[in-house]
Amino acid sequence: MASSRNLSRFWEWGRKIICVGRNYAEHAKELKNEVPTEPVLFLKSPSAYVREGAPVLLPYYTNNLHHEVELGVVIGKGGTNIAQSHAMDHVEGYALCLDMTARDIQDQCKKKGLPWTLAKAFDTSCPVSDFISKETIKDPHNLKIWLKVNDDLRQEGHTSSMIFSIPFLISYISRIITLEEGDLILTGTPKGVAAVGENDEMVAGIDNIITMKFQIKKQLQ
Ligand SMILES: CC(=O)CC(=O)C(=O)O
Ligand SMILES: [Mg+2]
Repeated sequence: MASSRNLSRFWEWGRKIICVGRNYAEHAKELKNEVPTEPVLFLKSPSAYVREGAPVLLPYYTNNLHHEVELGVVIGKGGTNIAQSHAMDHVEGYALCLDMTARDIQDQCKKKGLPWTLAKAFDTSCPVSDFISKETIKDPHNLKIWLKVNDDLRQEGHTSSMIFSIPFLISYISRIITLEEGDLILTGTPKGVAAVGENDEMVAGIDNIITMKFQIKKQLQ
């Protein structure tokens, strides 16, 4: 059945943001994490979405806010127990995304065995580009993604380096969490994550497809 809402504005649906961590070996190594043998999953709240023109907030409780540029996959058709062979039928399109991370808080949570919610799921922790149709990206595992801060290139990676492919992730996630129309999957970040401060400007892109720009502003208490 055709949907009455437009998925090209998926951020307005208020659906789940499911994030995959450590999906690039070089990034796992730079943070001294083991390269995973199974996907590492966590969630962001729908209030994490922020669009160009609005600021990315620096939470009052962190001294080390990191950028993580990632390819996002927009789910068009929901499902449970999706087979890898049918997984791409559930994809409506893509978006360039940032997984903003309060790294100092994440490190504290890891040490204490606590969940990463404060580090990963705060308001504006998921800046997203315009929707990119499935037709525009013929092969999501053949994209160069990058991020600059104040014109300085910080991250440059290739989606062919993902440890777990998009069909594998969709299948794996759907066996744990039912996927719904409008959900977004963040597929992990390549190496080069680093800190941003107040008024810094982040520009990110997928080569030959899209760019986006966000500025950091301090959260008012
Ligand atoms: C260690 C992390 O923060 C994992 C993560 O989000 C990633 O993209 O990798
Ligand atoms: Mg990430």
